[in-house]
Amino acid sequence: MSFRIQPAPPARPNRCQLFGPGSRPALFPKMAGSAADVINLDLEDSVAPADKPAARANIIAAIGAVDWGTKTLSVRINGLDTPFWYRDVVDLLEQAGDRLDMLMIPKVGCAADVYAVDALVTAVERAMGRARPVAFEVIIESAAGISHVEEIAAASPRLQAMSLGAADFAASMGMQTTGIGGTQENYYMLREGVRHWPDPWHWAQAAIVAACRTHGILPVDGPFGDFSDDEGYRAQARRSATLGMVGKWAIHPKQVALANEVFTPSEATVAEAREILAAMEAASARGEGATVFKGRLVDIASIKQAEVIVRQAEMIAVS
Ligand SMILES: CC(=O)SCCNC(=O)CCNC(=O)[C@H](O)C(C)(C)COP(=O)(O)OP(=O)(O)OC[C@H]1O[C@@H](n2cnc3c(N)ncnc32)[C@H](O)[C@@H]1OP(=O)(O)O
Ligand SMILES: O=CC(=O)O
Ligand SMILES: [Mg+2]
Repeated sequence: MSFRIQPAPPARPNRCQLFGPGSRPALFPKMAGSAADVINLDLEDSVAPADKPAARANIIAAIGAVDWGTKTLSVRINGLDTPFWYRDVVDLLEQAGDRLDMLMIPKVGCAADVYAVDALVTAVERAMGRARPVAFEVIIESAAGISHVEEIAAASPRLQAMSLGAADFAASMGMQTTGIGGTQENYYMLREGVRHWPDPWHWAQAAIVAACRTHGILPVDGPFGDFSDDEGYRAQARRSATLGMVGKWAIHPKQVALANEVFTPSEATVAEAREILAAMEAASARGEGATVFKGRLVDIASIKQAEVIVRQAEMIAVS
């Protein structure tokens, strides 16, 4: 228990973050025309080292030239362990204009990584007289990142979102898989000869959600590599949503509709949440803190649970 009020996360939809390599500018207008809430133009791992300068130039040109509508526009810079990241930051902030909403910092391992980028961004913004501070999002995708997840979530007032990057995370943890997210064949429990496949990403997701909720940041599930497997994507996304994540990446346009479907509360879910609020209002008028709704207990905590769903639906409806 704490006397501190849990801060609210940014009130913007983040159901789907659609990625595209900065080296494929022909994709940018298609990304802008998609139904994703967030666009991530990539300078990092989908761009070959030799293509980094050209990708940077493509992205800088497209930020002003493409009509991104009301989408949140983010650029994934290179990691702090590369020679590319400072040039990404300086060129983007000096040349890209105010339409750029966010920088995504990959492979964050500790709060000081975020501090370092913040210091550079702050200096360039001051020099340029940028009116609107650029926001940050980070990827937790290493053993160090998950070990320091809470201090990372508290690292900067610019921080709005945090994603789990299953591919690099698996590599950093030494996990015996080449799959990006989803069920892992060898991660099973055996009971009376029958296999059951638990979720190997669950613990990291839960740690991210807790860190994010403590500090008012949006927790997001990262990539699902097998874009031919819609049901696998849905299953992973539903688990993430149930754990408290607000959205998931799309690494192919066909995943956008799946993410939007899962992370938009259904009409039935919203209707039931409103019924619970009404039942609790009636209970409160009777001077009761707890009552029975459809044969089960609801109490004052149920109001908060129902409000999560109603707020989410209302925020999506006005976006
Ligand atoms: C582990 C990580 O770090 S994940 C994040 C970094 N990775 C990325 O950013 C990868 C993003 N995705 C991609 O680069 C591509 O989608 C790939 C390489 C997976 C597949 O590309 P393609 O072979 O061109 O896909 P495909 O032929 O199925 O494309 C179908 C249509 O969608 C378009 N398309 C493909 N990818 C994207 C995208 N990311 N955004 C928007 N449109 C896209 C294609 O141009 C094509 O359009 P068309 O029908 O008008 O011709
Ligand atoms: O960057 C994302 C990942 O899964 O790695
Ligand atoms: Mg990665």
